[in-house]
Amino acid sequence: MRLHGTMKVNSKNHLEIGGCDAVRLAKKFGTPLYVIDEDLVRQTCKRYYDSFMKKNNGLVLYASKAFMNMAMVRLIDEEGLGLDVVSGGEIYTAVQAGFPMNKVYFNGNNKSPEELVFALKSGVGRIIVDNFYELEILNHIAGTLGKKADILIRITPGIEAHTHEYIMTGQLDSKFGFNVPDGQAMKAIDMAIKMPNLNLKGIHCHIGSQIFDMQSYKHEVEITTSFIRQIKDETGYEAEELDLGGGFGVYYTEEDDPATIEDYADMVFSTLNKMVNKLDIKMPKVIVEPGRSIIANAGITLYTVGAIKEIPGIRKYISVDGGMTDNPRLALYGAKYEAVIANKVFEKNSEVVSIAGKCCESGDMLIWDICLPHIVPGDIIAVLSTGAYNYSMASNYNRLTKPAVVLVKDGRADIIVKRETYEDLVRNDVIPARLSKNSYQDISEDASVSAI
Ligand SMILES: Cc1ncc(COP(=O)(O)O)c(C=O)c1O
Ligand SMILES: N[C@@H](CCCC[NH3+])C(=O)O
Repeated sequence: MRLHGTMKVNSKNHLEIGGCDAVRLAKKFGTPLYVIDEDLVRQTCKRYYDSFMKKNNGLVLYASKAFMNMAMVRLIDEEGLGLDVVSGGEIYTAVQAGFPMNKVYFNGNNKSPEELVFALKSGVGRIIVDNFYELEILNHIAGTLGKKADILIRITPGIEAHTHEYIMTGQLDSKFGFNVPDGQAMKAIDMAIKMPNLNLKGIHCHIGSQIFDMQSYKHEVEITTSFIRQIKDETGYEAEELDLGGGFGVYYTEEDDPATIEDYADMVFSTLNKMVNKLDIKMPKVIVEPGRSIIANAGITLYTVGAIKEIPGIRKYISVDGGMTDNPRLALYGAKYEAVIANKVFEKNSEVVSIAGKCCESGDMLIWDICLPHIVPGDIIAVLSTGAYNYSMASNYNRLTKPAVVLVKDGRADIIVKRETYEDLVRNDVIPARLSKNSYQDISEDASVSAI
């Protein structure tokens, strides 16, 4: 088990994060509760900034899909990174948080015309064009708005990165991007160059998520630079920017052995230098889009233990007050997590238990078979490394309310997203007049009138 960032165990044997006692956080803000360690987010951003931007003149875009809200956007801005967004909602959040929109890159395989208009009007830096339909409508929309859109073309190189098949994106059979081997990518480049309202800045590629093997990135740089050379040969156009996407893997459990951010940068830039010389092309500006690796380890989720069910000789289920609604990753990918009992971290481990959520769903599990100290109702369980793709993928299944998010630093805890209330759950519900409580009576009255 690994405690990340500012996490430690205090003299009461309680988990502490950002100088705050996790048990007190649970009491004060209620559970389930997402807690984010500000120092660790900032440190990680700084490591990305130093190794990709300061040292190598690149650009780091935080992939906001991993965890986004206005406070997070402010942090990313303060740390000097840009943003990768994938929807009108993410663009809106960036605008509302006052983010410099020229450092926002817009990805996605099915951007709507409305989203493209919104993106252009809000001044996003680049639109990463994913398919022929988008190429056509974007050219048209930009023309109508009297703008020239700066774009990258997303290519699919045909790399099978070793990760869960649902989060693999570089293979040919993917919904994303223009395939290189069958000539679609070259055709898209050729069209983009000729379109009057588009300004082609370079190419984009993303091979998947939770990637540990740095050879995958080496391979990605080799393939994309070779393609840049091929574009130069066939069209005379030379790409200025090379966006390598995100995907850098993180530690969740002892099964994960990530490289360092610095190793990642070294692999990218050493391969790039070699390829640029070998292929005789201009050094492109490198862009990367890390999401998970910036936020995953900085987040934990606190839960209160409720019902406990022991099936002798089979399993002991510990049910908590959240589950797949705040963390769907086990249900989706079989993801594995570590956890501690926040109110007795270093008590002796004494039993193997499985931590279950409270949804009406057998697959609603957070952790299968983890060895922990003896647990009783009321204990606070902290699931670790839940910063990425938990809050951002949360749902209201079973009409559970989404937890609050607090940002902790130096003993201070600030709410950055309020806990949803029952009122929030019905806020957008509409009861049509014919279903209103009085409507049955109204109709029967009408009926009696017509019967007379
Ligand atoms: C285009 C693109 N960029 C960046 C990311 C961020 O990936 P990760 O959170 O694994 O760094 C993703 C997600 O896989 C993505 O699809
Ligand atoms: N949401 C996924 C990763 C997909 C990343 C977005 N392209 C996860 O939790 O691992």
